[in-house]
Amino acid sequence: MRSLCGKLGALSHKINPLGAFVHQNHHATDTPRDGNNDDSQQMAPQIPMESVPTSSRWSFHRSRRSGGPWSMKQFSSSPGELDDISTNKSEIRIDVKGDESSNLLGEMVMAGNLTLAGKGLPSKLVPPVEVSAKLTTKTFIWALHCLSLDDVVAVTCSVGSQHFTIHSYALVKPRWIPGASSRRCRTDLQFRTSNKEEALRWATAFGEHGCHVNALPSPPKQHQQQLNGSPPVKEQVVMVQSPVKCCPQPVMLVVINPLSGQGRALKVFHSKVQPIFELAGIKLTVVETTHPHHAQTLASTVELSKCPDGIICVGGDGIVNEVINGLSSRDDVEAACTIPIGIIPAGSDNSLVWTVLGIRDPIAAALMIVKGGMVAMDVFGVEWTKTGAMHMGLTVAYYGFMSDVLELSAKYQRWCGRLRYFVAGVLRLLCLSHYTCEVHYLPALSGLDAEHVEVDHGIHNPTLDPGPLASSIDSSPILAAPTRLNSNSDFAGVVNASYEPSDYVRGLDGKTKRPLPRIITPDEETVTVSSASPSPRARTRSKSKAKSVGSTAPGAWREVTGSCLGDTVSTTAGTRWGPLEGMSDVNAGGAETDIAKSRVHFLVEDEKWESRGGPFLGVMMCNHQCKTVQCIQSQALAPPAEHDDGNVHLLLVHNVGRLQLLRFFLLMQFGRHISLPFVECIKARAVWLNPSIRGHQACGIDGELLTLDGPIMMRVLPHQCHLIGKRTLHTQ
Ligand SMILES: Nc1ncnc2c1ncn2[C@@H]1O[C@H](COP(=O)(O)OP(=O)(O)OP(=O)(O)O)[C@@H](O)[C@H]1O
Repeated sequence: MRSLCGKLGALSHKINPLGAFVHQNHHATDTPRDGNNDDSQQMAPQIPMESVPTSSRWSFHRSRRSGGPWSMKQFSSSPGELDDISTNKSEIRIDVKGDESSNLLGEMVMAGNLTLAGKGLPSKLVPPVEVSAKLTTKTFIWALHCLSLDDVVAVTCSVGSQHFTIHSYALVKPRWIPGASSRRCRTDLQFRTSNKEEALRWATAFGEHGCHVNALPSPPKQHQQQLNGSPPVKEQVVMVQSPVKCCPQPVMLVVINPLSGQGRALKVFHSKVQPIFELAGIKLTVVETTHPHHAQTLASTVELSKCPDGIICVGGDGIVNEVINGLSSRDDVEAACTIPIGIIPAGSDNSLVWTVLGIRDPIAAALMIVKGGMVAMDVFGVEWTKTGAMHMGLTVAYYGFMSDVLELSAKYQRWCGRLRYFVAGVLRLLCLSHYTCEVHYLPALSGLDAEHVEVDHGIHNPTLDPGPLASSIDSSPILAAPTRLNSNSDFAGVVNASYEPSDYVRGLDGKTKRPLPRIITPDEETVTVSSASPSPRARTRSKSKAKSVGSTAPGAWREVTGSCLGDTVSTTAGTRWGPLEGMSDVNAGGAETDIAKSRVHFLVEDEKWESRGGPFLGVMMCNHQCKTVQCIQSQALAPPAEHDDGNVHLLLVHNVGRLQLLRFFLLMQFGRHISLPFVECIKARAVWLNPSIRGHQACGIDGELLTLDGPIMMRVLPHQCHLIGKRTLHTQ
């Protein structure tokens, strides 16, 4: 039995020991190493399926010496997963942990006897032996092994054959490398059934529980003839109607940035990812980008019917950003936003998929895409208020030290490769400068306010129900840019009349002026096939439509004069960092004339814009926690941020010296930097940033460097995008 336990531990499949102990057919499942043929040594404990606990933490005991009956004992109620299998001299103990609501095994689907055949067998089980097997809604249990259905990509069976093969990618811990982390390896297990109908029944049962079924025609003639000893003849392709019910093949577009991750994206895709997609029967159109913004152009012009089930981005955060921007710039943006985005992390940094889905391994990401599921994700828009230009992002927008480093790193791309960010960071740190800008933000609604908005407008909280519902921010009073507060000449180049955010930023439908729905339910019939070129939608709408005035209903725009200024902008007097220089003068009426002249439209609601004045070292607007793949797990730029709450987290790093900045980066590794006295982390609905005209004129969005020309307005957009996959713990 010790050898059995040893084998279980070594295989490190997601073994559920319950699987080993719920045999209803008591077949000998292994040959004991010590040659002891005593039944009690060979057979698993005979505990009926119904009596197996599905909650809490249990241990299974029996005396090693006497080989007496097995007993179950609950010894802890701490939640968790299946943990360890341990033995000692006198007893065998297997710990099973599960929270109160978990159902470890799932419901029984099918059971029977199978004979292991073919490759992938543990050497001890050759020659083939008959084992009892069970399929539940969550696992496939055979002999002493348990395979999670989440790890099974597909099942292959041949019509008219007694065999079927399970293709899985379970986590395996390298046996001989202590401390090595588990990785996913492909295992193909072939089973023989007692007759061909049963083989089809097994395959169908797998197919009905999320595994793709590859139903092949009857065994290839070549193979049969080889078995018979006759010379092989040219293989004939025989098309047969599959008797196994299969889901329709998903159709997806794959966009690969061949330069991502120092050129490893192509290799990653072809060697690790493509075989999984092929096993899962996904129809792929693969495009390699040839130049920057190729992915954006592709996403803005592709016929949606060519990728109704998703666009898979192979690369870093940059390629995902391009695809989102491409989709958002289409004329049929509503249909385009329903196309889910899959991500295969193969770039130098994949913060988005790591933070939101907990995945950094390309194989795990491919499995997640194959298995499906969706995570709704906020998209933010950054609008250049002077020109109306718009750029979307999913991760972070930043100004200051980080954008300066990004800009400088381009110079070292050729010489330093992946180290260029580090080199540029060190150089910038040595000649540290500060960045002067105004920052205004609209604080997030407090819980009560948010509830009030939801009740008023009948809109659900997306974090509670990420279905096709609108979020609180859609229904919240529509945002207006703050007026120019500072008459300081640094900011004199700002054009007041362009302060209005576009309809798109405000979450309005361009025609009806009503809030857009946040999530659009996919509806294949409404998908329009388009070959249109990128449309300047967001850029043009802002100017032409923003002047619509009149309604006093909540969320409507109303023209106001400068006299309202005091009501709409609150100062930061009394806060840690104090108000902007000159703000008190402005509020006293210094800039009122300008504002009245500029005829700025903004909302008279209870919108309380708050302000912070520079100089700063950095201003970062994070859409999610922004974890970095290369760093330790606790590292996150904005630890309290959520990816789907309709808010961003504004991180302000005030002007301090080099040592303090180093301290900031050091503490960031442990997620403790936001407690530093020179750091502010604010949950906001919108952020307006106006750089000094003599200051740094660049900002970064998801790793892409963009030139600033006047103020920018950032806010979460009314529609979310959908990432393919389900959230997991950070274990891969
Ligand atoms: N074929 C190409 N040639 C040059 N640049 C490209 C190409 N395809 C995409 N790009 C650009 O490369 C940028 C970075 O891509 P991505 O984020 O996928 O990779 P990465 O390895 O994480 O990148 P980096 O480390 O350079 O930020 C994208 O913003 C895109 O504009």
